[in-house]
Amino acid sequence: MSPNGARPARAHAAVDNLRSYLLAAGRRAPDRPAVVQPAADGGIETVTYGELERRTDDYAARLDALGLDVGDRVVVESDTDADAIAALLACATLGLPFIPASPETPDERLRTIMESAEPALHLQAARGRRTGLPEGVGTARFGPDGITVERAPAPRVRHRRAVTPVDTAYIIFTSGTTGRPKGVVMSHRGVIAFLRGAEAEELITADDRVAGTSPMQFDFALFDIGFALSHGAALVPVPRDRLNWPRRFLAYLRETGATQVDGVPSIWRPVLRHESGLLAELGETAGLRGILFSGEDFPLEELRSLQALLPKVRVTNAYGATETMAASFTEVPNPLPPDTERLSIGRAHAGAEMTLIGPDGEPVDEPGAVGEIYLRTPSLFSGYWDDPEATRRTLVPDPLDPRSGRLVFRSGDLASRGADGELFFRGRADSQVQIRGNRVELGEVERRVARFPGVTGAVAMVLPREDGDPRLHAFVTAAAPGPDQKELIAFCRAALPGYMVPQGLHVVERFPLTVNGKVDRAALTALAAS
Ligand SMILES: Nc1ncnc2c1ncn2[C@@H]1O[C@H](COS(=O)(=O)NC(=O)C[C@H](N)c2cccc(Br)c2)[C@@H](O)[C@H]1O
Repeated sequence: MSPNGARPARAHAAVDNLRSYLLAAGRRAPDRPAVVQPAADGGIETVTYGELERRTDDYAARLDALGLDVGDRVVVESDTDADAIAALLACATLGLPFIPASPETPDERLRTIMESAEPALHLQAARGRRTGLPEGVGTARFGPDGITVERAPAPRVRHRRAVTPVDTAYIIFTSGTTGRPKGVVMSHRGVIAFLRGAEAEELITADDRVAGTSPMQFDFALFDIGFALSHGAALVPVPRDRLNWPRRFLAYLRETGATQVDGVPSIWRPVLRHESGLLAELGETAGLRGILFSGEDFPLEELRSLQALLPKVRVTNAYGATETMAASFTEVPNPLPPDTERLSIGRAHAGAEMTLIGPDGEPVDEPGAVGEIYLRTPSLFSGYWDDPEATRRTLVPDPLDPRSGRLVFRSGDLASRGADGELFFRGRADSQVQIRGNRVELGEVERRVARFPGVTGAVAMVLPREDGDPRLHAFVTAAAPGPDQKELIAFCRAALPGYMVPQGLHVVERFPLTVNGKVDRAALTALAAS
């Protein structure tokens, strides 16, 4: 028994707790599939909602015996599968904020995160390979036959009894533009508020099978888990060794009966380049119904190719930041009108609202005018872990109602409004760059460069120089033999103002990606300097 003699009450089923919310749909139908995943024998296995709940309770009982207190952090390091989900839900049951990590997380980065978050326990899959964990942290492994503790966490006093909706469900450490990773602290109430908003969009039903392709340290993976389970649908986590080979990726989608595929735009690049025929076939003969993407703009040329191959598949543009999980779901017209310059990010999901605010702090309402997105939503994060300064800069008084005490999320994203009020993403506020005193919208440069014959992708960046003005660089991927640089520059000059014509041009085999699958602009900067 813990020193104060009382065990913490488990999360009360009647109030918002991530565990009870995500298992509720399955309660009514415990034999329905919750997770579809590779089986040990190389086939495919299905874990039902009933089995998932039993595994969750088994893990929760083992974790509870360690005497941790509500609020003590647990790093959960794994690829996404039924056991990993049970580990996350076990933490939620006991009010232990989980910090998701994936085997790809570099040692140094995990160490930085653990120094900041000071978790009580590092919990990894039975076959996880992480070693050399810091001394003061307990270590354990989860698997089909429960949790085995290698090093018990230090004993502590349990001050708390109940787990409340405002307690922390998870902390996601994002790389952030500066070096120090920021811990986005998300409450049970915040996540559930967002998932309720997503449900109101009626994107999927309980009969869907949602393929998730993001690593666990990306909240997109947590969204996929929450999105599928809150609908009583099945989650189909795509293992990395299937995702990285187009032919195996498509075969896995067919084999598992995936009806929906979620992921960042880059997951489709290799498929479009090498297996477009198989992809068309999947759209025709398998049950694929929807694609949802998030994380960054989907390059328009690639999106058009994807839509041409999958004319019957609905494409949803999901926009938003980890600090509010997301903000909007917008169906992309199929086909995309030929004169489309930017993708709409629509309106905020039910229960939230995006307002555009100008540099003067005043609302920007006229169509076409650019402003910064401020988001009013119940799914606000609690703040950045141990960083009240950064929190104050991001959770700000509502500019439309500053005396109300209500806080809104300052997104750092720019957008403009269309004729009937829908928003169009216009890039990051901090990446609005000046070239010779003129504001350059990098997306506009990228769209022009990507239209040059043979160019298959373009990324534009302004790079500082020691001795002189910053320069505009364009990085392109192209079908062999690659574009004639002088012709490409002339092609840009014919349509863009002089200051938006790239001054540096770099042809790359493929774009470097971050661990979350976004274009790694820092890596491109290094490449330009080399
Ligand atoms: N659809 C877009 N078009 C364009 N630019 C986008 C889009 N979605 C983001 N971004 C950019 O990425 C930033 C945010 O990055 S983030 O915090 O890592 N979060 C993410 O990427 C993913 C996001 N949490 C998420 C996770 C799960 C489900 C959904 Br639904 C959304 C935004 O501020 C935007 O700048």
